[in-house]
Amino acid sequence: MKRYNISLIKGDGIGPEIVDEAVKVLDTVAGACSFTLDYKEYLMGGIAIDETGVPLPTETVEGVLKSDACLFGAIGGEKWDTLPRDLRPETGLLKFREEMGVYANLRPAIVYDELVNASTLKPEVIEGCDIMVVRELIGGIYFGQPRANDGQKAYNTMVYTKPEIERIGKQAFEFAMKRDKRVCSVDKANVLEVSQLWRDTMEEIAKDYPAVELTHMYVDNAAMQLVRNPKQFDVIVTGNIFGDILSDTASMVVGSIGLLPSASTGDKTAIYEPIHGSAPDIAGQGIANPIATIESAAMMLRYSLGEVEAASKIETAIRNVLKDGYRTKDLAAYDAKEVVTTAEMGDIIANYIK
Ligand SMILES: NC(=O)C1=CN([C@@H]2O[C@H](COP(=O)(O)OP(=O)(O)OC[C@H]3O[C@@H](n4cnc5c(N)ncnc54)[C@H](O)[C@@H]3O)[C@@H](O)[C@H]2O)C=CC1
Ligand SMILES: CC(C)CC(=O)C(=O)O
Ligand SMILES: [Mg+2]
Repeated sequence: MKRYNISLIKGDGIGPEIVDEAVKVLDTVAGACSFTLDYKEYLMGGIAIDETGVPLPTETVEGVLKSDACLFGAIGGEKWDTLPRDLRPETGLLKFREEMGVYANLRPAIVYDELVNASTLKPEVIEGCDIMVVRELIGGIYFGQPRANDGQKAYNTMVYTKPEIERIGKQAFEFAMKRDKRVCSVDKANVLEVSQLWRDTMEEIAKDYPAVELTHMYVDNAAMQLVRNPKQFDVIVTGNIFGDILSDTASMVVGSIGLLPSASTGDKTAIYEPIHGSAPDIAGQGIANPIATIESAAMMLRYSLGEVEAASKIETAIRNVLKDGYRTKDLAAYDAKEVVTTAEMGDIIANYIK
């Protein structure tokens, strides 16, 4: 029987609640598809600060690098917000992504037929919507030097080198080749030099993909177009900060941020994580939607472990659970037959797999 080593980082806030449900579903599907998952837990974020004094312990990076894939919950919370920047949970996460070399963050935003009434947008505007946001994850303004805040003056720097743009651009075009063959590159080239280089580089890459249509859009317009007519997009490729913002925007096309998964990939171990944060406002109440994390686990099975049948089983179970009207609180207003807790949602999805 095949065995895989999975590193788990539960993190803070709702992190442990949603990762526990994903593990429940993973174990069920592993049983159904005859493979075994061996888990090892690692600390990161606020809990790591509390227990070890740093947001990213060395053992976490070393352990994850040795594993076949990493499932990640979320980090952060008010308790750690006043710490110096280097000690904050978010700094640990950025350092983790950098150490793992996960330059491509793939954030699918797919509207489920079963949830077509869940969006604040009209059903006809979103029906069949299927967008892949390809977000650059280890460059741009979140990482650029110099950066500082002396209490009187603060600055950050947005930097992209051509090779960084080329590697994320190629990923986007490769995805587009397997989809509707349309790439929309989002930037702010009317203002930023870094976006001018981004745009020129995307044009150069496009020459190697004549079957793919490349368009460009300024990020302010892209945010507006996402909620006006999301179906115009197939693959969106963009930098770190723009992708962060646009993917949260896209979640409202789908219905809830609790539904959107992601894969953070590079040349080493990939990280699978919901796009949302630690949601401290709802932590510990059993109302978080675990579907984004369970979908992330399905992406892990598909992309890192090659367990495609198991991934499909999870995806089908989620659709059927939603079709049958089970909803966590975030989606309670949309065709709910029964409003369930985080743990009940995990149980129900697992039962639909059995
Ligand atoms: N990857 C990560 O670990 C991330 C961490 N963060 C951190 O998370 C903390 C909270 O940040 P926020 O800006 O509030 O963003 P957030 O994504 O945690 O929450 C935004 C809103 O969405 C809701 N929400 C999020 N996930 C949900 C789920 N699964 N089910 C139902 N509702 C859900 C929350 O209740 C909240 O009202 C901060 O410390 C932030 O730095 C933020 C984004 C990503
Ligand atoms: C918390 C940040 C470091 C990242 C973020 O918001 C994200 O990756 O979605
Ligand atoms: Mg974000």
